[in-house]
Amino acid sequence: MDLFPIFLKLTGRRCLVVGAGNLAESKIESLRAAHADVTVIAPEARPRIAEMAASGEITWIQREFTAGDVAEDLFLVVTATNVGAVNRAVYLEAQAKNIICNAVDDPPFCDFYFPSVVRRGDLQIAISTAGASPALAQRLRKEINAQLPLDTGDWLTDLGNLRREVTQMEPLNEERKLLLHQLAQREVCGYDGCPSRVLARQHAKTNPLPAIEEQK
Ligand SMILES: C[C@@]1(CC(=O)O)C2=NC(=C\c3[nH]c(c(CCC(=O)O)c3CC(=O)O)Cc3[nH]c(c(CC(=O)O)c3CCC(=O)O)/C=C3\N/C(=C\2)[C@@H](CCC(=O)O)[C@]3(C)CC(=O)O)/[C@H]1CCC(=O)O
Ligand SMILES: NC(=O)c1ccc[n+]([C@@H]2O[C@H](COP(=O)([O-])OP(=O)(O)OC[C@H]3O[C@@H](n4cnc5c(N)ncnc54)[C@H](O)[C@@H]3O)[C@@H](O)[C@H]2O)c1
Repeated sequence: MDLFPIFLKLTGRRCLVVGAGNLAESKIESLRAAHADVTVIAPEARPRIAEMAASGEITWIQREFTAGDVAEDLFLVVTATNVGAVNRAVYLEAQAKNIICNAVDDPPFCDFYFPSVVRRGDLQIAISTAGASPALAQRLRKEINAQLPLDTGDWLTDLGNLRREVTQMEPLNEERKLLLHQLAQREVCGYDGCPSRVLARQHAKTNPLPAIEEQK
């Protein structure tokens, strides 16, 4: 199956989760990690979900799903009840409104699948087997997780800052591209004398941005 891989910006987007059990909890956590505006509809909720609702982090409408609950202004829907017929009804309503929907563990009723994810700060490695073997996706996540240093996220933050410095100081040319590839292979550390920073600054001196006048 040819799936399209994508990283979505969900900040402030309205997302609906139907059901508030085990599986819904992990979906809500991942939607909240991306700062989505989450509403949950379910008669009963796991303690963590009830807690998030009590603190105002999400909205919980405590009742069963009813036709018409998939509002037009939703961006994305996840349905994770323990009743297949309900999940399918939610999916069909979302489909009729052109809103993408995932009925957990029910591939024909999914417009997208959840990947297995290894995360270090802004670095995310998402793994998909297109439903062929979620267990394999999980195993690969564990293997990659065990190999990827825990401080990779901090290193990436430094590297991102350094890249911003370089791109602000130097014009876009082959030399700059080479330098950025070189920096991506080295550890960047916080202190000013860090070899990667020294390299970037030396490079900037020999490849200055043209004066503002010249850029016009
Ligand atoms: C990646 C992950 C993300 C997540 O769920 O957030 C995820 N499933 C995970 C675990 C997992 N799920 C299942 C097992 C038991 C072992 C096994 O069956 O292999 C395990 C492992 C375990 O938990 O032990 C059972 C299962 N899953 C699906 C079916 C239905 C079917 O196959 O027909 C059944 C049978 C249900 C039944 O028998 O009743 C379907 C889907 N599961 C997906 C995602 C989508 C495809 C992802 C892909 O293939 O890349 C897809 C298509 C739709 C979706 O739900 O999005 C998460 C790993 C998180 C992590 O640990 O990193
Ligand atoms: N948990 C697992 O490991 C697992 C594995 C494979 C498949 N599944 C399947 O995934 C589904 C969800 O699993 P779970 O463990 O999260 O279930 P769960 O029993 O923990 O939670 C079900 C949730 O659905 C809500 N619900 C029930 N009817 C509803 C309705 N009409 N409208 C709105 N909400 C409703 C319940 O209040 C509850 O919050 C089930 O179909 C289950 O068989 C679960």
